[in-house]
Amino acid sequence: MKGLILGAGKGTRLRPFTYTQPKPLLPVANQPVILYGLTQLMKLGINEIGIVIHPEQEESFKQVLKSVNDPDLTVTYIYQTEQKGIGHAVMQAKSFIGKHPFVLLLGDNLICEPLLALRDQFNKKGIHSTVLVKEVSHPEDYGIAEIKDKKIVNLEEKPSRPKSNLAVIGAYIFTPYIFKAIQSIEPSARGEYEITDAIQWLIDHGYRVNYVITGKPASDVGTVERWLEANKWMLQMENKEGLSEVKEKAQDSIIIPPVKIGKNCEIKQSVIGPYVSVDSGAKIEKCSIRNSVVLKGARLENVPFEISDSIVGEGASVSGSRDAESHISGIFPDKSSVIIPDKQTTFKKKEGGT
Ligand SMILES: Cc1cn([C@H]2C[C@H](O)[C@@H](COP(=O)(O)OP(=O)(O)OP(=O)(O)O)O2)c(=O)[nH]c1=O
Repeated sequence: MKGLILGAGKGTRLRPFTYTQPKPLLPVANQPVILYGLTQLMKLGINEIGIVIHPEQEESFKQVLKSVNDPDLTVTYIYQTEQKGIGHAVMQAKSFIGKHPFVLLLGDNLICEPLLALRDQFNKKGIHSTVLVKEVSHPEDYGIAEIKDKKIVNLEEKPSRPKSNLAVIGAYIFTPYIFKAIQSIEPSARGEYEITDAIQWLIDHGYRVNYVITGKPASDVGTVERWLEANKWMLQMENKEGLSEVKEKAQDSIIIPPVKIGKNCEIKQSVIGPYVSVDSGAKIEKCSIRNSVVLKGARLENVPFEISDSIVGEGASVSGSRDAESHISGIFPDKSSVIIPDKQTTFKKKEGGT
């Protein structure tokens, strides 16, 4: 069995961060998302892995994948120059896959369900594809599976009237019949070759598709809200780094776990947590921050408000004078420089105004 990870999307909903980094390389709990998927595949014993990327992103991917030291692993980069959908991205890997069955992962997805459950279902007699589904609260945002008599009978991408709340999420196993399916479908109304349409084609043409329902956390990091949410539950789940170890990395500070602090960080006189990941080389001094992602080399100094629900980009600098009791949440782009004004400036009322 081979592995295929898709990483060639545009990531428009995560701009400006995706201007500098492809979405699968953004960190959750200080680790690039793609490495969680890669680890999942390697745990299944898969060591031939293809990654579909835009050619301009190859160096960034290689840089991140350098950290994976497994002599048995071979990674092949496959180009998708136009982002015409997940089905189209899979199609680019046809010659890499050859005659093998393969596990497909969406590179921006974090899935906690071990893929072993998926493979066991796939190994049942006569199965051509296995999908992972999960109950979601906003089915209209997902590809939704309709299930009857333990069989998937219908799949619909972002339905306006969902037939269930079971969303197909970013892990699948296919036989190469999926290429025949993709070649047979038309682009959707949004102009993309949808993987759900290709799976529907399999079902309609007598191929057998089964499924695994996961109750474990799973999400993509496609929006700031989902990125923060994924960071929160990954920190909660990992929470390996003992509190004392984290505290050692911070001087005169209060740490409210779960918190993760990377290498060479400077943390002084601050309140950090809960649910904060601080990536390597960042500096935080005289700040209070919770439920946020702080990327590499970011600096937060003397910020007058509590910072929450924020992403602080790589090398961004946020500072201010320490004189307020409110809070701030937001997006601080990579390398941006933001000075937060003090209380008087922010809340000054216009004299004599209405
Ligand atoms: C649409 C598309 C997605 N993908 C990958 C990228 C992601 O890891 C995964 C899910 O993609 P999406 O989140 O559906 O698309 P996107 O990454 O372009 O983001 P946005 O909608 O915000 O512009 O599939 C491709 O490799 N090629 C494609 O053509």
